[in-house]
Amino acid sequence: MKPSDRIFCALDTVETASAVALAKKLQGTVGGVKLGLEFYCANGADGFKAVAETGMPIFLDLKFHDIPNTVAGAIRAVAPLGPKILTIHTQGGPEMMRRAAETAAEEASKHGNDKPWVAGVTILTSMDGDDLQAIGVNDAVADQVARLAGLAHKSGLDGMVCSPREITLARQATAPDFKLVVPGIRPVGSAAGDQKRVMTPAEAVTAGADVLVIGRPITQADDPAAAARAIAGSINS
Ligand SMILES: O=C(O)c1cc(=O)[nH]c(=O)n1[C@@H]1O[C@H](COP(=O)(O)O)[C@@H](O)[C@H]1O
Repeated sequence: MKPSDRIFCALDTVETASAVALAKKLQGTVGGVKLGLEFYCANGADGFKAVAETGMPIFLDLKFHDIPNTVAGAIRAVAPLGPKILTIHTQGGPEMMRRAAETAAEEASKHGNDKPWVAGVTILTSMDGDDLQAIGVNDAVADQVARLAGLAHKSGLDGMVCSPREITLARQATAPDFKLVVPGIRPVGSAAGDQKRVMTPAEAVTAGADVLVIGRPITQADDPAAAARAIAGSINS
């Protein structure tokens, strides 16, 4: 796999036109784009379709977290769009994850699409040990991520979302072909912003990340395509 194919650029905007323009600019420099809550709440399925028309593979990051029946319904609703990756929260528990995985597989075959990877979000990269304590989780971040990783794998998910700091333990808790989707990526010298558990692109790939989710270091650059190319180059070297 080429280093650039591992990069999914997070298009965190409410404007369809700027998402489409950026997706076009990034053609050939990244493996795909990510549309998340901000974009989907503003533009819905029509916004997704407009970006999909650029030909870019799309990671639809809506982080579903609800009872199993509701999550299955949400997956049925977005499946016809044909996303490459979908996210749910692992903290919804094993039954919710099982239903999500089964529903994604059933719906993909019904619509003639490739089955999306259903990836479980573990502990958000914006959280640290103090944040976990604040919500009543006394385990260390690493222990909690390892627990949720094992559960996600046993529940039939295709992969998980974790910070680069937990790639090694996530791999140990799952399997060699379990997809590790990794945000919290910061090229040398770029601002961490609200991300607390970060690594550089090269460090994350060396540790075993399958997909790097990178937003602001690309989207806020004067030349986003050049920034994406530089990131891919840093992975290569
Ligand atoms: O699921 C995600 O993609 C995600 C999970 C997580 O724990 N942390 C995280 O930052 N993300 C997403 O990854 C992207 C990171 O963007 P930047 O911080 O701008 O690189 C954002 O779109 C987040 O929604």
